[in-house]
Amino acid sequence: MHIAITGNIGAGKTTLAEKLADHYGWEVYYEAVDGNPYLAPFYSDMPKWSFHLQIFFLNSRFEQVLKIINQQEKTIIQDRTIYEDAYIFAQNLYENGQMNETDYTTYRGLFNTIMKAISPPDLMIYLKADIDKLTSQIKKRNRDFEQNIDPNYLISLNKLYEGFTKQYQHGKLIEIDVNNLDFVAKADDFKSIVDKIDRTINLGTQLKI
Ligand SMILES: Nc1ncnc2c1ncn2[C@@H]1O[C@H](COP(=O)(O)OP(=O)(O)OP(=O)(O)O)[C@@H](O)[C@H]1O
Repeated sequence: MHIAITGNIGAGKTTLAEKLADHYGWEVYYEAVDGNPYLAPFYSDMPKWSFHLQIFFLNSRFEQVLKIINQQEKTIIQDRTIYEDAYIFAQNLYENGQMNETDYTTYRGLFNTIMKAISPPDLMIYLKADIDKLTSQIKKRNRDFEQNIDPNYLISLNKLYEGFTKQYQHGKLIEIDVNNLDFVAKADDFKSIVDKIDRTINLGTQLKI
């Protein structure tokens, strides 16, 4: 089975993916951050590196989905989806003039071809968070290249996330408002998420206790 966590930068996807993997005995597929040669340069100069970074992420996410398709016996939880690369990040760069028309058209052509070869996740878990929450979590994890993220970048991404999740029709989607949740420190908050997932995919019998 393919589960995916979706949400803006700093929403808490990686942490939740790890907690859910531990709880259910799932395997996590992480985003390509360490060893990504374009991410730090991208944050310093988006117009220059946007196309390179999008191609890098698209390839890495495509590779993950192919692996997931070929390992049907396992349940894999993926930290961010290929849809977000195209419909949120690349689209935002194009709309804000940080990716030119030619590069965007090439990128979307490749994305559309990839779409023909893959299937959507069985369940998508959307972590919805306000800008204050995102900013405080980005500060807390203290990655050098993320410290100067413009709040307007997060605002534009959040708007696209709202539109994308409202229109999403490829499969099941759970929305979790994480603004007032602390699923790390509060067991009840984590349990409320697990209960939602169990109800949605009816996994009760597969729980690792
Ligand atoms: N397609 C993309 N275009 C631009 N930046 C991207 C893209 N995909 C991922 N990123 C960036 O790569 C980094 C990934 O970091 P990480 O895997 O920790 O996830 P995150 O988005 O910060 O989420 P979380 O805190 O919810 O785990 C972030 O700075 C993220 O915005």
